[in-house]
Amino acid sequence: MKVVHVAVGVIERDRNIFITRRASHQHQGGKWEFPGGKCEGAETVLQALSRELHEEIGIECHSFQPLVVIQHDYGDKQVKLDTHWVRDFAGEPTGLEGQEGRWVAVEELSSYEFPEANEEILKRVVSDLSSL
Ligand SMILES: Nc1nc2c([nH]c(=O)n2[C@@H]2O[C@H](COP(=O)(O)OP(=O)(O)OP(=O)(O)O)[C@@H](O)[C@H]2O)c(=O)[nH]1
Ligand SMILES: [Mg+2]
Repeated sequence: MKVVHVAVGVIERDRNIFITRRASHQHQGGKWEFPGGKCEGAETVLQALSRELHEEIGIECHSFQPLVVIQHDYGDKQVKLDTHWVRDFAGEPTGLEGQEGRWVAVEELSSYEFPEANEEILKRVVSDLSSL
């Protein structure tokens, strides 16, 4: 099966993370996620991430820091989540495609349901932020 390369942004401000909810008709629908999407054509991961965050939540990113790369097999779909911290951006994140979005304190993230592949990302987010 082809691996879908996905650019994912963990948007952080003062130990709060901006998350959005996947529409019910989408893969892993109804679950919360970090904004992002598939890399298209010859795009680099960071080009895809800038584009997706602009399209989905209306922010302009100035820089990124690598967080973690996760490869996961959902059975019906294989994904590679290339995850970056997004801390340096302009604009206020808002769900522009009708999706619900909210800022969540890092301590509260575990009470939200995310896709299975996110488990490892969530661990890294919590541990990186607790060492700050
Ligand atoms: N953006 C995002 N995608 C994730 C996360 N976790 C995770 O497993 N994925 C998976 O990564 C894939 C790509 O997401 P996407 O937002 O580009 O794609 P999509 O399924 O909405 O497709 P579409 O753009 O064709 O409607 C989906 O299969 C999604 O389930 C996450 O935290 N953020
Ligand atoms: Mg998306």
